[in-house]
Amino acid sequence: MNAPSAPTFSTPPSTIVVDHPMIQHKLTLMRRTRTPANEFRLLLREISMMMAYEVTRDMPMEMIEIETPLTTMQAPVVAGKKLCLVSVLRAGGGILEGMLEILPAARVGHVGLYRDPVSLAAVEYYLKLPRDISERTAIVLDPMLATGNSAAAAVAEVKAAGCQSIKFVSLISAPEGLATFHEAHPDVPVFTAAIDSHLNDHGYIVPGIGDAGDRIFGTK
Ligand SMILES: O=P(O)(O)OC[C@H]1O[C@H](OP(=O)(O)OP(=O)(O)O)[C@H](O)[C@@H]1O
Ligand SMILES: O=c1cc[nH]c(=O)[nH]1
Ligand SMILES: [Mg+2]
Repeated sequence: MNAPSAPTFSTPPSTIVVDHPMIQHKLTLMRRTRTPANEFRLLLREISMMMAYEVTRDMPMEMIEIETPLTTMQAPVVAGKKLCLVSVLRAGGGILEGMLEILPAARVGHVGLYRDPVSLAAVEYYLKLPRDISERTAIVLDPMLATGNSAAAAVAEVKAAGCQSIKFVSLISAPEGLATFHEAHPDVPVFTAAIDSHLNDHGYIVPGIGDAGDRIFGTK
């Protein structure tokens, strides 16, 4: 008898799909064309708060002694490297808001990138990162990972600043973009709420959400 064939996984090993029911429900509401900008922003903020839990799940802990009203005890607190959230302008700002609710002490950096509409290459127009980013874990934020060019360029800037501990958070990713990103940065895990079907001829994620920046800021 033939040995049972090994299961095939379409999700690359360093991609973590955050499939919590509340995230998936809210993402469905975001995808709808009829969802207006104010609801879209609120949903993105709520999803980002939940993704903040997932992306920080492996933070190292240490025990400290504290006093409760009744006794002293050993209690856990977060230890280790501090965080830097890096927002990819413009649309990363939508995730940043929710992440800062959960991680208020994090430092914040910005990378300004736009996609050239013809070549789909990422073009940089702004960069401001905290000076001590090399001593921090960076969480790079952009709701859309389409061709992966913007994500790869943003992470390259964070690495160039000396940071060696990096994670990437997106809302929706395309399989093509994940492959490109993981090839460029095999050491950087991607946390995403969905891996969609494919990119269309204009580099948009299908079924996707449309243009995230335009939907967050109501610019179309
Ligand atoms: O994976 P890619 O093919 O690079 O596409 C993804 C990028 O496209 C969008 O930004 P856009 O360039 O539209 O800029 P915006 O956020 O200012 O709208 C999105 O927010 C990502 O940054
Ligand atoms: O589907 C896509 C692709 C790139 N940028 C977006 O905002 N949406
Ligand atoms: Mg955009």
